[in-house]
Amino acid sequence: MTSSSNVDSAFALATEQYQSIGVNVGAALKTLSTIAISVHCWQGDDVAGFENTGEALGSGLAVTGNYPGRARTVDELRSDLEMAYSLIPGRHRLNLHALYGEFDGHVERDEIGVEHFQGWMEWARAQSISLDFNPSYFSHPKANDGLTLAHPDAGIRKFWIDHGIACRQIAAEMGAAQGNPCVNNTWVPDGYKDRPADRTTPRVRLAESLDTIFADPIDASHLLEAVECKLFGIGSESYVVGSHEFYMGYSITRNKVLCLDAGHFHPTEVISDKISSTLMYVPELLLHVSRGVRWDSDHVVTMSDELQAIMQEIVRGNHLKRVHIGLDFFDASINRIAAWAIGTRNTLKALLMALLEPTAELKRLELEGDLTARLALMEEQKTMPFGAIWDHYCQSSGVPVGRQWLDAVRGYESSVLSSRSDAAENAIA
Ligand SMILES: C[C@H](O)[C@H](O)[C@@H](O)C(=O)CO
Ligand SMILES: [Mn+2]
Repeated sequence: MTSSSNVDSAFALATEQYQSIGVNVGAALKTLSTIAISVHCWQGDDVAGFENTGEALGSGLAVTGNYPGRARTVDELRSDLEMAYSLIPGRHRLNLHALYGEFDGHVERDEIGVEHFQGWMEWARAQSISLDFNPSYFSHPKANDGLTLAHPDAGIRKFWIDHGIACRQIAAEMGAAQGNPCVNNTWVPDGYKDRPADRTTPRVRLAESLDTIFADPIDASHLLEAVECKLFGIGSESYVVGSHEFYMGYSITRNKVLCLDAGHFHPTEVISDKISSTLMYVPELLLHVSRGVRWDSDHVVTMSDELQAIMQEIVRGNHLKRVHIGLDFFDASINRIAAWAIGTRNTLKALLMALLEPTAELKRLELEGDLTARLALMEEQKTMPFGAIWDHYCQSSGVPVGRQWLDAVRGYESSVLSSRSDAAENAIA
């Protein structure tokens, strides 16, 4: 185990080394401490939510694995989230989906209101965290044919439009209550498994439905509205109504936040390269930091080249104020709290690495045409003592240093998760 004084000594040496290449470690850490990652609630319970309708997860979303200890109630999910936040340095946000409301009996999606989220709002206030929100256009009988806001049936479309309007109001009230905008992200699964005869009309219907949802102006200090595109899904392999081009155009013409999910493009296509170009035309971006393995598989975020590239782009472009960083992965094959800790800590580590770059020098070398030095310094950067700065950040933030967080997860697993009935059943089986 790393002692606290070892962390301090390593930090002092590392700070000197960064100073020698012109990097101000104090300034990097100060910036990092202001970044709130929007941690997604749905990793904790395999995207089940609390409607208790028995409806299976659908619309192309799939969670695999049966690791014991899934959160089954609001209280369990909050307890697990508190545990996860205690392992992550900094103050972060919670991203809630509409199906995670506290419903006393059956409440239809088009009838949900802020009253169903009061408990979350009180909990968030007590935890000093802010909330983001998402309408849920899946896991519902009216979404089972793969169409919602683009549905040819006006009645079904109206149902989902009313859900969108209800969620917008809820998100705006969350934003007003917390004193900063709630980011409300719209993703709809709409598409076709096989080649459509008409690619145009569903897109016209989707745009009209979205325009109806967004018709009433709402104070941007309470609500930021994002729209999320996708290339394909399970069951919508041939056609997704809300494609990248669709939402790119929609967000530019309607002044909306564009959401880029790292798993929603061709396997070799990266969102890191989309940040600078999209920000030329849309006001802000929401990122769903995720990791697709061969498809949009929503694996836990690891310290991949692409994760580092995403954070480098945000920092090098000076885009921190215009990019909202959210997470979107769900893995039920490992401890779910560990999944949150690994993915969120990695996202922050990648951000810190980017903040510790000698960005101005790299840009100057590029401008001068010294591409040899640019590559040489970028590569040297990879072996700078970044870990010592990260450990210091964890220690000074009062969260476990290095691998120690895993002991805390194991302790919580034996004292809390193992007594959940599905865990106990698994243990007997
Ligand atoms: C549950 C999320 O809203 C969902 O993952 C969505 O953001 C998405 O990425 C769908 O593929
Ligand atoms: Mn997503």
